[in-house]
Amino acid sequence: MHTPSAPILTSFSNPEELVDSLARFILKAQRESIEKKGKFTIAFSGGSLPAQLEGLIGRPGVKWDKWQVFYADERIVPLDHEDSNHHLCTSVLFSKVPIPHANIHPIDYALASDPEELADAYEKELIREFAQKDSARFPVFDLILLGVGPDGHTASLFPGHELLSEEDRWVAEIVDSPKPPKERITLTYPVINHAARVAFVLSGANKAETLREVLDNPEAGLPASRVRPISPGQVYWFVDDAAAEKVQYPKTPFKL
Ligand SMILES: O=C(O)[C@H](O)[C@@H](O)[C@H](O)[C@H](O)COP(=O)(O)O
Repeated sequence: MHTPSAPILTSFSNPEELVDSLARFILKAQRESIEKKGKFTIAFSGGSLPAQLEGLIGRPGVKWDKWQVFYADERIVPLDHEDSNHHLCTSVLFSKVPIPHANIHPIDYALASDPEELADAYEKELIREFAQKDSARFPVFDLILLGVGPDGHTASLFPGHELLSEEDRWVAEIVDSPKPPKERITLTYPVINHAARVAFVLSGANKAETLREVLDNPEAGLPASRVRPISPGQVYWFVDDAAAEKVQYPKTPFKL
């Protein structure tokens, strides 16, 4: 019952196909979630991911007023700073679609001088959204969208970092991130691994070795390999052929 399902890997030969398939996948997740609960809870990462979501812009059927958007990780910088994931998502996506401002949940930068307090405040924001009415210990996001760094990190969970063994907190601060900026917050594994769906999006030949290590050698325990949502949660990989070049892990054709 709680055994994680095997990741589903799909590789795309052209970038437009990846972007379009990802948008269709997100739309299907949105439909199923709204049917069940009347809303769609989603978490976004930064890096190259937000630009891959352009297939959502102008797409019929996206019910933006039902989305509740959080960040899988965020850099502790002002919300209009060029390093801010919120700023990035706003410029490439939210400013181009009719999502109500109140449905987007950025960090409270006023708490920046105390990263732990800022992380706790973000956790409270999640508690308010998920309301824990079923007394579940962790929130169940409908979808968490993640990228992977060359070192195998995902969200702000970095190789060898003590946060990899966090078991209680929903959101944690990191003040020594090897990828700048140093101060960030991140969703923890218990939250990521309780999601209904997690989708990694990866492109480019410079990620080929990382993908091989993450999927073909999960025993090595790179942070992205540890993303294994408990059943019935499912992890999906949307990658391009360049990123998939070295992986032996079986590929599945895209289907909804
Ligand atoms: O804010 C961040 O730094 C990210 O959320 C981070 O986890 C990112 O997703 C990876 O570093 C991959 O970044 P790229 O997609 O740019 O390679």
